Amino acid sequence: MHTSIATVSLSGSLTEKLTAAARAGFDGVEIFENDLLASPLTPEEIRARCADLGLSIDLYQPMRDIEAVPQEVFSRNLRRARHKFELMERLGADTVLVCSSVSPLALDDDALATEQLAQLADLAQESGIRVAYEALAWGRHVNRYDHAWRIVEAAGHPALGTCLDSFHILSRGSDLRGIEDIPGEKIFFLQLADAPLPAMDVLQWSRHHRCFPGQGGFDVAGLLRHVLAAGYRGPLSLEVFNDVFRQADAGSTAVDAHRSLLLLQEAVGAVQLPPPVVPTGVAFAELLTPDAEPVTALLTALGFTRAARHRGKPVDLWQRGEARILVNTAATDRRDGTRLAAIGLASPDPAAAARRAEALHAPVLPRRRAPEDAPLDAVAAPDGTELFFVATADSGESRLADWRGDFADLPDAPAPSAGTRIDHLALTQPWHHFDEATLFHRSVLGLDAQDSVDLADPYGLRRSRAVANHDGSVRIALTVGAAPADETLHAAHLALATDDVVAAARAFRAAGGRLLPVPANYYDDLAARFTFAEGELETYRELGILYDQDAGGAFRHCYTETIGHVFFELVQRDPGHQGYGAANAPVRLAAQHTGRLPR
Ligand SMILES: O=C(O)c1ccc(O)c(O)c1
Ligand SMILES: [Mg+2]
Repeated sequence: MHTSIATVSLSGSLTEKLTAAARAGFDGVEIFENDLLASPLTPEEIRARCADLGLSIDLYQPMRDIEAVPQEVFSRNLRRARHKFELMERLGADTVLVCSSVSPLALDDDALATEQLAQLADLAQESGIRVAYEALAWGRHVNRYDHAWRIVEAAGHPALGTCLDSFHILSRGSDLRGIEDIPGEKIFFLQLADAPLPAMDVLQWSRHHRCFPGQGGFDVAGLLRHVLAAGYRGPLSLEVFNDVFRQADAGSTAVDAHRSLLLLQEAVGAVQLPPPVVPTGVAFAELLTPDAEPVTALLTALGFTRAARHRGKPVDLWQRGEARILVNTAATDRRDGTRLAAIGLASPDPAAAARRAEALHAPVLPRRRAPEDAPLDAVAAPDGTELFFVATADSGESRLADWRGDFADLPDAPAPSAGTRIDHLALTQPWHHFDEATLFHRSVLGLDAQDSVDLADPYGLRRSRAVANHDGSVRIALTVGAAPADETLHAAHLALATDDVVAAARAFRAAGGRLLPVPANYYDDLAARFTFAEGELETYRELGILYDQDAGGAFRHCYTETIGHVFFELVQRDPGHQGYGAANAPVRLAAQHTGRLPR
């Protein structure tokens, strides 16, 4: 289908917006009036620019407060409209959006609205222009799509149709079945946006919190099915007012936007993408470091042993049970510090997983990083983390050129001590990538998302959302926060599963590891909230173990010190517990700050 995006959805100058939209693969744009007013380009130049970029101008928007007003006001409105229609002829745009009036002068009089919109349509028709009338959710008298349609229908004018906007319709909780009563050719335009569900004043909600379909809580695909069933064959256009996207890089927002439209079309059966291949485990996590010593000391204290060495690169494989960590010492700039650079996801069909990722605009990384390496399918996540899709035992013979073959076992390696695997990975996203990151992990990797939670950090609020596969063998917590200079805020962490966190914490300490100290006040509060066995709480207090529980059981966890941008967590998760210790995050974050700041 023809895809389009409103310039209001992207940041930057009009030129930047158009370029980003075209590069991301959109076919057309809606030009938002303010973007044109603020542009140094003439309408003719904008038209030429769009043509050069292969973009059609699908809509000029918005015209406001036109209809159901006293006659003298309407005369002035028609004068204004005449100017706009001339402008649209210069632009080469043939559809104009008229929002339902919010003016205090507007009268609650459908007959008057009908008559004035018909007059406007007469004038538009002289310039070959069509008028698409849209009910704003906060319109003074017309604020539901079926009401706007009744007015359009009554006018019976060939140049007057309606514009449906998923935000206005879904935010009002309208009955969607009525959409199919509108003849498809009278739906002149369709604007798509999603939004998070906790409702607020609808105007603030619309102007600041819209997001791309799939990123919020609306059933935009359900709405689209009704619109298509009505016979609509026009563009699918994203109109997203969002404070974050207005500041973010237009190029990546446009790619994210286009991905969301691909997914929406997939959901309604309008395009076929390679299906998701859900990962079945975390094969490895790769740390990139300019200084291996503190990293290997930490891994050793955590019970890992160096099991193998890469045949051609400075990369060691450290292993404990099922947890495998690659330590790559190729980083040269010490100021960059240690960071989590890559994740190996066990995949039943790595090539198919990479094909889906590529179809959804994930940058595909070279299959061989060096001539002697086994070919691996890999893509970059929005935050730059490299995701490797690696074969598992069930991937079939042809795929057994496994990453593990690039590593030579160390002859004197002690047998890896049993008993751990990666419980979850926690990745910190750049502030403007949060919605994009969750949609990416859900749609590209086929993971399910939990609700997002807010975490209070002493220096700002963070938002976190976990994605996981069905059996919880892949769990990734995505977090974003305000970003003061403290690098703890950008740290990723690796949580290791244990069935006895007390024993694991003691062993770590006995091996010289340092656990994050937790304030006494926290344990006084735990005592008030939960009942513990004799001595249990004292043990937690001594070791810095945090505790949470939900209907599925308990979650006990503690943290190591941070090295560069990475730290570890030891986790004892009851089988039914689905959380990640969010309730304890404020205490943990404060303790991490305390550890770095002068007291
Ligand atoms: O918030 C607004 O003013 C506004 C303008 C144009 C639209 O299409 C819309 O949905 C909202
Ligand atoms: Mg709209």
